[in-house]
Amino acid sequence: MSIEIPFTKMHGLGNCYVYIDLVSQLIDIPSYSDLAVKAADAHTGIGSDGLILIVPSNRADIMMRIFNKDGSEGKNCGNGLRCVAKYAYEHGLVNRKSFKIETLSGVVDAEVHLKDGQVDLVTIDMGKPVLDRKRIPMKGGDQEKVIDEPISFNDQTFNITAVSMGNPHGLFFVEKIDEAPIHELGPFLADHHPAFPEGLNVGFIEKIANDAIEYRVWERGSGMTQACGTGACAAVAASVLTGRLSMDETNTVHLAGGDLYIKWLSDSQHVLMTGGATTICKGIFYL
Ligand SMILES: N[C@H](CCC[C@H](N)C(=O)O)C(=O)O
Repeated sequence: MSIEIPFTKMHGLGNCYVYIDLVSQLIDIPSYSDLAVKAADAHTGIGSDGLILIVPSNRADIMMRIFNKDGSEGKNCGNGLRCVAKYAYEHGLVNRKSFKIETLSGVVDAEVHLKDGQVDLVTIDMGKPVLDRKRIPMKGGDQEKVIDEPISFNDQTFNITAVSMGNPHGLFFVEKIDEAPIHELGPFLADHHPAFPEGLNVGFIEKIANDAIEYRVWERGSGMTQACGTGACAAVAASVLTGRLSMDETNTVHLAGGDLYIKWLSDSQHVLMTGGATTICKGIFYL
């Protein structure tokens, strides 16, 4: 007997997930990890970068749990948070335009911006970037922070800057984003590299203006995606740390799927992310 699971498919700049509302409905799902793998399959499932659950929270208005395409659970998801905020407001899970969402890496503040009564853009206060090597986590090396640190791959040396937004990101600066070695370094570092015991989201950055970068990503657990919200925040932090962008500026991050607007505040050290969230479809998944 299959289990009927109502779902909503949503995307943030093309980074799409299957969303299941477990606040409004109780569904006994044997394994969230298995469901993520099944639902993400483009041929036998719905097709997505993974699964996001909206669940009750006793620390915030609601909680977001995110599972990658391979079934691994992530600790944060920027594009997911914007879509969860849109869903929660439009489905009456919250009754205010500003509210709090719990994630496995902490509680964030969300604010929805309306256009014609619908949620158009969403701003998330993503909190403080973590730069301490041990909390990325990254093994090896003796400097507290990982900034432009050489890492070897196939007799070549690349300089990595590591930032956690509650989930681990390794950033590489390139001259031309279209020539970034994403299909080489991505799989090499993302899921099983000994220096990164919790894996790594691998991002590439090309500076295009004093307030704008191009950014592409190979995600831990999902591979190439159209966009990565936590990655875009990490990319701005890495760009500020290496003198390419400035704090307190609204920086535009151009991703394959669209643009995010990201500001790293010097007073609170928090990173604010603003961008779109889109509902694609609703349906019933038979597990
Ligand atoms: N693959 C990530 C989770 C999804 C992050 C991304 N889709 C975003 O929008 O931040 C991880 O395992 O840390």
